[in-house]
Amino acid sequence: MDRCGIGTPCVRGVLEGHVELLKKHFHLITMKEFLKKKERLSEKIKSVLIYECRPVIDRELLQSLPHLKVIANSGVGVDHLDLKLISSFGVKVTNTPHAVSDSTADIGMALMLASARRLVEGCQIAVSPQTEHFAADWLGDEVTGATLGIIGMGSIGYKVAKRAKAFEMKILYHNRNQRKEEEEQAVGARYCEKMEDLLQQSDFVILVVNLTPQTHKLIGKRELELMKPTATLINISRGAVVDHDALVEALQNGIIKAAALDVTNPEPLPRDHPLLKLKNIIITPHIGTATVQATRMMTEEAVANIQAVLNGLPIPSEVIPQ
Ligand SMILES: O=CC(=O)O
Repeated sequence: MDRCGIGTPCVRGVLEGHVELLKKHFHLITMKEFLKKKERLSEKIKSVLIYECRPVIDRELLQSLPHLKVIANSGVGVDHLDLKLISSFGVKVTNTPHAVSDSTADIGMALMLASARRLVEGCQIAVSPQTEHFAADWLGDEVTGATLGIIGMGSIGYKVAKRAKAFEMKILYHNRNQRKEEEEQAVGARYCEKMEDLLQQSDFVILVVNLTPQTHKLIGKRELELMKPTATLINISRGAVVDHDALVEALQNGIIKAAALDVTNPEPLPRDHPLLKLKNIIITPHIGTATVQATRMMTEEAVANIQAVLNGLPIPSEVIPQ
């Protein structure tokens, strides 16, 4: 077993049991320790493991770690990392796509169902002092038979599609580059070459794309206006994929019916943000991967990635800069 220095820039996201797991494989140095004894520890660190608290990996940090070989991101999205800069230091980046797909797809379904069946309002009514209420005043919608449009049929998108199939939904999907014929057939999904077609036909639109310069504000005023006034937008990707000003306007003016977001830009939203004042929205605090199982698997997947890099073996999940 390779013993190496591992800096965890932020130990806040590391769960108790995971520290033990990491210590089995590595000599573990937390960011706090690193910052205290930078001079002495710099030479030792070969890998950095990032938990989800979005630390800054900048030129200064990279320059201070001359033996760094790998930055292992615990999670799939790497939009917080400057891949080109890191790669210019000869350092590899890895992520954990397998660990996160089920839990993130579950959150997508949970948000869709909660929004369709007005679950949050229902909970508030159930615990309110007013005990008399009429279901007829807050009818929801069934997802059975409704059309779900998936933007981004990667591994999480496909897991969403499998779940939607079990809910007897019609499934459309759009990918910018790659049609996924095998997945299409497995879940009975229809490919929309143009995202516009998907937006016009879907009752629920779910965003499952990576955040890149191409997907920044992918959903803005024009796209929201293409959606049905009865449709719901669900975002489990990154907040910046949606233009928040346009979304506020669309929700206020009935351009779309509702939104359900696990991600916002920024996170958390300032407490006076107009999205927080709307009734036709559900927001959760980026909990797509927040399960006991997913976090454990993320640590295991990250450990496997680090060991592969340090031992010169094929890397299970390397992120290549585009
Ligand atoms: O947001 C979660 C992830 O990137 O895995």
